[in-house]
Amino acid sequence: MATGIMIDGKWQKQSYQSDRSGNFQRNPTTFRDRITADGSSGFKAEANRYHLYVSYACPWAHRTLIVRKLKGLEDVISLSVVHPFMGDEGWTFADFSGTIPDPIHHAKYLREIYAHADSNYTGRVTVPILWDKQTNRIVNNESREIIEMFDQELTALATKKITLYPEQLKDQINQTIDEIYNPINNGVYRAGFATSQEAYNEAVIELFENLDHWNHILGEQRFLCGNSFTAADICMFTTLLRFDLVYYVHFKCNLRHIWEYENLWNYLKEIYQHSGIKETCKLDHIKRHYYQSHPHINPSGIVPLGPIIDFDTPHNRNKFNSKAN
Ligand SMILES: N[C@@H](CCC(=O)N[C@@H](CS)C(=O)NCC(=O)O)C(=O)O
Repeated sequence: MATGIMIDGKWQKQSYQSDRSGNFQRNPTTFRDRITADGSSGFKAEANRYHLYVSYACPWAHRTLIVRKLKGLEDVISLSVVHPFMGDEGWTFADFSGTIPDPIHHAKYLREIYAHADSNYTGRVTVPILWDKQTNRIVNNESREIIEMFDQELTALATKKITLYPEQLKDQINQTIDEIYNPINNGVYRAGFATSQEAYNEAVIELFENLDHWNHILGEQRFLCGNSFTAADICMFTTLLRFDLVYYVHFKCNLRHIWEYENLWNYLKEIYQHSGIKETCKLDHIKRHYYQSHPHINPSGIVPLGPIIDFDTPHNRNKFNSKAN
């Protein structure tokens, strides 16, 4: 099985973990500091101080790319993009269309960033990473926290006035992000990386029960938290975008396509077509990453040519009101 993990600052080849019943185990992230507008956390919101490392393939990193774009933070937070293939060396900065090398450490492998932050680092080498160029540390590597701080703490530097956490919806947004995490965002991985029939069945059944539920909700309102587009929609979007392209086949999430769900499909297209979002969606990186980086699931590494899918066809969501944030 490909990929690896850092143990005491040293790279060791190791596969993803499952428990004795075959359930996929996702490790908690370890860098959990926070940029604040006033700098009270030691990480003040300042232009040109922070650098974001992402993969276009990764749904978690994709959240941070979308918020950076929608807030107009591209000139404030600099960016590096890894190669879509993740093999025995983990993520790398090898050349591929759309990749952006590391201007800070000139790293060949993403794991070098973790080693620079902590020479004894033990844990997975994941994207996204938010790096502080001033203190030479990782601020945070948890997408949910990065998007929240981009939205809430970098407002003074943002060139676009949108907010993804409107004050009156904050609790509902956080609750929704919690609610979709295990069955949907992580649910596709629980299905794909299950190593027993029982674990797979449980994940897939729960996943589709939850998709059915949100499809129903989206028959009554435009977005997950009502008629405002929020961070919760971004968290749902990055999973839905990858669903028919990858999860349906590669992770065996095949009870139904998203395009067979009237409301989820139109909702997905609306967000894809939202100004600025399409540019963050690199379908070639997504397909290449998943189909080639998990040889235990797809030993030939063949990337399917299909599906033939067009996220640009008109959606029907204008039947609902929407509220600008
Ligand atoms: N909790 C993290 C998860 C990040 C994550 O798992 N990223 C994956 C890519 S989709 C990764 O880099 N995996 C590499 C590995 O686990 O070795 C977040 O939301 O930021």
